[in-house]
Amino acid sequence: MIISCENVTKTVKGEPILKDFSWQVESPGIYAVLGPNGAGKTTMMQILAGLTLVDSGTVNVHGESPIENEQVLSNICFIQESDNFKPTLTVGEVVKIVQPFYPNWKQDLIEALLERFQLPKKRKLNQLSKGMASALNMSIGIASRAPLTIFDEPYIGMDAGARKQIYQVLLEDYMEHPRTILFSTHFIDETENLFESVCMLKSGRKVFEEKISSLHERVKRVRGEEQAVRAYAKLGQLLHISDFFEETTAIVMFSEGETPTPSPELQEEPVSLQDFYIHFTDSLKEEVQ
Ligand SMILES: Nc1ncnc2c1ncn2[C@@H]1O[C@H](COP(=O)(O)OP(=O)(O)OP(=O)(O)O)[C@@H](O)[C@H]1O
Repeated sequence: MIISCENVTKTVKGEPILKDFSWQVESPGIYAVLGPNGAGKTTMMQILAGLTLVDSGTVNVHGESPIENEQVLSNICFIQESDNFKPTLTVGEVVKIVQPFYPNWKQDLIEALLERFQLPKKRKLNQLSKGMASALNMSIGIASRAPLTIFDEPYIGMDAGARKQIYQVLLEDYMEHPRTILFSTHFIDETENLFESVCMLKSGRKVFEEKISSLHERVKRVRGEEQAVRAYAKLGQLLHISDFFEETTAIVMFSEGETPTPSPELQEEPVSLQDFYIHFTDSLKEEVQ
């Protein structure tokens, strides 16, 4: 088991941050960690990286607790947007400092990424733009080739072109060297193609987890005449319905293996992860407190 969280609770200053959170990751893959602001994503990933303790429940990474466990921690790379190093260090110095921590570190790759993202080794961190600092952090995360790599919204300040490039590099490197990557993001649309699975949190609870392929099988968007759309929606869980002139569109979720084929008068359209995320979390508004 790569990650095993069982009934984890975490309270900070009297506020419950994680509530009975359980999540098992058995196989390598790129996992989206999604949830509204304050859902507990960062806290959960910090716990996995051994940076913070839980109040109750168990957390194992590669079979052991990550807390003060050098063996486990050498297999984890945690990349956050925050400033991790003294601002007067140079890019080259930072690279030298981090590399001994990661047994699978790939020096050729970091050299190529520094060049690709125009990060001169002699440049000090306090002379990098926000986007350049993020590109450096992400490059370190990719070059670490850590068996568990965690990216917590790592692209702050990167422009759309640079983000696209870094996603591409991440995916290419992952395809050649599969490992477990957790990627927390609010840019769901542009990252959807990276993900094999998704874990969603809301108000400190895990509210959904699924492989993307099976999500596409059991969540359908149909468009057509209102009665036909509503009849189809009755067969599953209606996540969203809207009218536009004479047409009605609905997003409906079915149980695994029970997705009915829409009748011929209905048009079926793909549902993006972002659309699903928005309407699913919305549908939980009253349920999850
Ligand atoms: N050190 C702290 N002191 C007090 N409250 C905290 C602390 N760290 C986190 N929290 C609270 O815990 C909750 C979860 O925060 P967390 O950063 O884990 O959420 P998140 O899902 O990563 O959010 P975002 O998408 O905005 O980054 C929030 O309500 C936050 O205010």
